[in-house]
Amino acid sequence: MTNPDTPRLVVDTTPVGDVSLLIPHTSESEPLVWLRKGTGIVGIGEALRLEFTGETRLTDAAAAWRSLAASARVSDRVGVPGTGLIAFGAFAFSSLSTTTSVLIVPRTVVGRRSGRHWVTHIRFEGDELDTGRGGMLEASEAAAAETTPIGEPFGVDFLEGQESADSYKLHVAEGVRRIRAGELEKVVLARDLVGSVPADSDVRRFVTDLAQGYPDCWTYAVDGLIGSSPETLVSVTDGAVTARVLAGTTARGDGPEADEHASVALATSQKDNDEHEFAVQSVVRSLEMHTSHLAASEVPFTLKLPNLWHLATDIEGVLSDGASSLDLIAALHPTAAVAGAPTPDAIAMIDDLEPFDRGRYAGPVGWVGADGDGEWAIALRCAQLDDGAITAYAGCGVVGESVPENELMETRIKFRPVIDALEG
Ligand SMILES: C=C(O[C@@H]1C=C(C(=O)O)C=C[C@H]1O)C(=O)O
Repeated sequence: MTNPDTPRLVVDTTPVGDVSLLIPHTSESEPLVWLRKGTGIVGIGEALRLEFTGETRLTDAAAAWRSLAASARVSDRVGVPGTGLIAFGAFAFSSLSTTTSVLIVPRTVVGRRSGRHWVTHIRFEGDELDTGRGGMLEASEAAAAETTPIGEPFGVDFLEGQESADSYKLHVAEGVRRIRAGELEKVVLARDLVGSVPADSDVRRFVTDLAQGYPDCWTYAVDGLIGSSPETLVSVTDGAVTARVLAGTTARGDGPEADEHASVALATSQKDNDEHEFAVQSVVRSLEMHTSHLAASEVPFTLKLPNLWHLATDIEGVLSDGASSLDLIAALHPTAAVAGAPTPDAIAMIDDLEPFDRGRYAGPVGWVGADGDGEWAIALRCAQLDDGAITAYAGCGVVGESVPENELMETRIKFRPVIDALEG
């Protein structure tokens, strides 16, 4: 049903010539980016921003989007995922967070996928779009041609944030104690690093370095939340639902033999397989009620990233109830990969032991289209930029056999994408 108060958006997607470099199209200070392996979308400007808070932030977003999309007038001459009306989104991890969750509808989207390139213009009904004498095609080609060169690299000196390394180890030890005492099975504990970004930095430089360093990850920038995540929370494309669960981590080995050894040790570690299984089960349970033919591989595989190995499981299913990707992230978040198990006990323990608000770290980040399809990652390996301040986050799954020093080391490896891009 369409709410009469919902503004009506008018959307036009036009095919354009090659736009192989996407990031130079977006804003230097407020980039909107969703990119993997050179495929993706960037946004320019803000036609509409919807904000949500509290317990119902995800379900409220799903309802608001359904209503907005139902009233939109969309002309889409390309018709691949990411064309037509879209919003970029980033959601707070906790219902208690003071950070707002957002859906941002850009004024212009430039995208490429499967050899198709396009520009989408989004405006309110009644607002004029300057299409020049050549009409929409000319306006779109002009938008596709409009780029600014990426600025120089900038450095950030990171310092310990609200959770120091020593305090992190104490909290991990406390988590282990409570798990061994039978209070819960797994908890994911994180720590933070803080710094400042020099004035007038071209934030796109950070995004570009992440995308180049981690081409197999989702590189994202939404409302100052910037990172490169290997973990697909959920993607929905024409009824096909996929997720990639990661939990269980080890550093890459020095040299091929040590690296192979690290991967085999991870694949056969009981501790890591236990930690992983909680995460897989939580995703399967959440997706079961929305899908048919849901299948997860029997045994996890090892996923190689430039900085580490993860235990990974891919899950696939067929959407059975018309849920949108926002409905699915509402059902999935938070998975045991970033909260723990059982979920309510893990969340209570995070609230108790972590001395900071996670903001949008470990929350869903991605995009949604008018039909509800979309791609969402878990916001990991990221930093939040806020008026020159920057906070980076990394965490680890803690189980009964976890060793605090090892978990601290693991957070250091997980900080690498952000630190390498911004230091030196
Ligand atoms: C919590 C993070 O990562 C999560 C925890 C993992 C683990 O404990 O092994 C692995 C991947 C992610 O699901 C993070 O990167 O901050």
